[in-house]
Amino acid sequence: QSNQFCEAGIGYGEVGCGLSSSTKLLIKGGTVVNAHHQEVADVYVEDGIIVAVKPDLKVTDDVKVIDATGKFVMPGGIDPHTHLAMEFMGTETIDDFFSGQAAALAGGTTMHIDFVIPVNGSLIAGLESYEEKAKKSCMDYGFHMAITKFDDSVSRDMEIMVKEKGINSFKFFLAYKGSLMVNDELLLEGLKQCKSLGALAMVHAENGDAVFEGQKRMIQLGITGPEGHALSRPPLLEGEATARAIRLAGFVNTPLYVVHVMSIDAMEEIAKARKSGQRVVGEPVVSGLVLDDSGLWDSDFATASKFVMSPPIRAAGHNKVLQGALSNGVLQLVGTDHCVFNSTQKAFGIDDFRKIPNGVNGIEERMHLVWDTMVESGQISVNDFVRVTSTECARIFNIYPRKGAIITGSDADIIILNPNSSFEINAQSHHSRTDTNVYEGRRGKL
Ligand SMILES: NC(=O)NCCC(=O)O
Ligand SMILES: [Zn+2]
Repeated sequence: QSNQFCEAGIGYGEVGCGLSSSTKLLIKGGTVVNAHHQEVADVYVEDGIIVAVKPDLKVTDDVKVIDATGKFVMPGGIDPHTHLAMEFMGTETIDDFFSGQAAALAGGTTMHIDFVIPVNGSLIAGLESYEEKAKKSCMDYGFHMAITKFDDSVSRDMEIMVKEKGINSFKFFLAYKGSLMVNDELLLEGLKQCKSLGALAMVHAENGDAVFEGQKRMIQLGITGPEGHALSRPPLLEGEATARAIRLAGFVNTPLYVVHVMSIDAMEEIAKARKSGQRVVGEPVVSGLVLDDSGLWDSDFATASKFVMSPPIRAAGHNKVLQGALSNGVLQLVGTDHCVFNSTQKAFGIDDFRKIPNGVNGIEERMHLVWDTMVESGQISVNDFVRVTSTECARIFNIYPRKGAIITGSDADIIILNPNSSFEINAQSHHSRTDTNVYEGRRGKL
């Protein structure tokens, strides 16, 4: 039974929102791809669940058939790193759980994992707030939890998150001094608690004290524009924090996930640790893989400020090396850090780069850009594409998307099926509310 909120995608997961209606679907004759294998086969889907994958399946007349001959049939993308409806730097991201997810679906991503930010340090209050925000959802999502302070109550809340709320990953910000940052003592406590709960510790790896110093230096030199953002937090500070977090995780003997690896410096620390046998996961994001810092140096503030994110988009060369690290397995999966502010919000920092809200878009473009940059260039196979955009994320975070969301695509065509809701969308739709798109004109061929 349809209702207007279901049509708009709002109320996803609630009774009566498309989940109960019975649908039978056959995706016929495509090349079905997973992370290990590909073969020409039919995919039979009932009520959004994949029931059979076999060549030449025979079905009854009530089954809707989609001809996928000459196309790939792949799992929907999973974005491991997003910030929808996030309150940050005195404002809130303009993509919420509806507009951000609609944009994701348009680009072939059918699940994402967002970061709950605690309210006054309380994980429970933070989760309640994000559960409220997520009521607008139109696709699968999950949560990581940020840890912004540490005491007995946070420690207890972490246990509740793991044992009762299904949250098994906790992020520690080593940057953003004075707001989200934790010091080494708190990081160590958090790592110990992650170990005892069997949860995965994640880090935003930049040395926040040194960044603070770098920012002061820039302002003293009279550098107030967006280029000051990159100059104040060089790769060196990302490398240092990555190395420190890796060593502390090694000291506690717990696995570590490094989010948005943006520099050669950070990547090399991860490579070294992995070579020595330490369990470290490295996540590049599309901005770091395909962009360079030239936009930050544009003389037009509105253009340059679009590219402000942390860690910064690095000078040309880092991107190519990160692509290589993704293709040889030193880095394992691709996120976006989708964290969108519009031009009015970016203008808060017109006189001082420290006030430009940090973040760029990507949730809609990720699949296309990874395809174009990595598959079309021959750096990774189609199976690797599935692994780095979808299944590796599911494996690391123990995710079971509720329903079998699928995309089918070829060079010229993409069909996105979101059997979870009655909300219909296709690759021509653009729903991100951004007017600060850093990938303008780079829609890709997938
Ligand atoms: N990355 C960024 O610039 N904004 C989002 C917050 C974070 O992940 O650091
Ligand atoms: Zn982030």
